[in-house]
Amino acid sequence: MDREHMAADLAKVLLTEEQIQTRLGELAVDIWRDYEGKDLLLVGVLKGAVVVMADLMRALPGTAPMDWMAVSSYGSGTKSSGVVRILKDLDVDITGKDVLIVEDIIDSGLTLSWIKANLESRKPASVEICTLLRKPDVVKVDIPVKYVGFDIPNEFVVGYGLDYDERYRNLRCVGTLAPHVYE
Ligand SMILES: O=P(O)(O)OC[C@H]1O[C@H](OP(=O)(O)OP(=O)(O)O)[C@H](O)[C@@H]1O
Ligand SMILES: Nc1nc2[nH]cnc2c(=O)[nH]1
Repeated sequence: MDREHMAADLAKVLLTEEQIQTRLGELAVDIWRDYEGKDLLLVGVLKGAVVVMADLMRALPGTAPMDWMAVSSYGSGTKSSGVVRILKDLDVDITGKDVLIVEDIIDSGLTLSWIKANLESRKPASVEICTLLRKPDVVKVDIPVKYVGFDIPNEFVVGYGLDYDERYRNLRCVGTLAPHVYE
């Protein structure tokens, strides 16, 4: 699918590339200040967080290591299954480290509350969460999120790492899909 068709599949742009980059710059400064003197490790959750990780880490005023986890929490559609399985674990031992989980979106919160508990069991110094997007349903699970880019309405969104059936991840904005895409 070419770019023209991809753009035509969007019903609405919720966040522009510029809005996202500006907000990530602010978060990066906050994170750098809060983790001064700490042993910060950025942990990305594949695959959606690839784009936010790439931009967030480059916006940091300094350098920090990163690692990745892959879990399965969704099928190819738009609904959470609630079942989380580790597909790829971290490469490094996080004992004593200050872990910052980097995510693209928190929707039901099921994925992240599971990952956070799993990482906490490995005796890190701390585990916090940074997400670009947060949806309102997350209030149903008690999961404190230290860094939030944007609170968005309860709609299925794509772009900036987020997919529908593995497509649209490379859109630079975040938007909703037009009804014809689902037909
Ligand atoms: O808060 P929740 O309702 O649990 O949803 C959030 C999760 O869903 C998305 O991942 P997805 O399973 O779509 O995988 P992907 O990152 O590979 O696209 C997103 O990246 C989060 O990990
Ligand atoms: N692509 C995409 N994945 C999600 N996972 C949880 N919520 C969403 C969403 O709105 N869009």
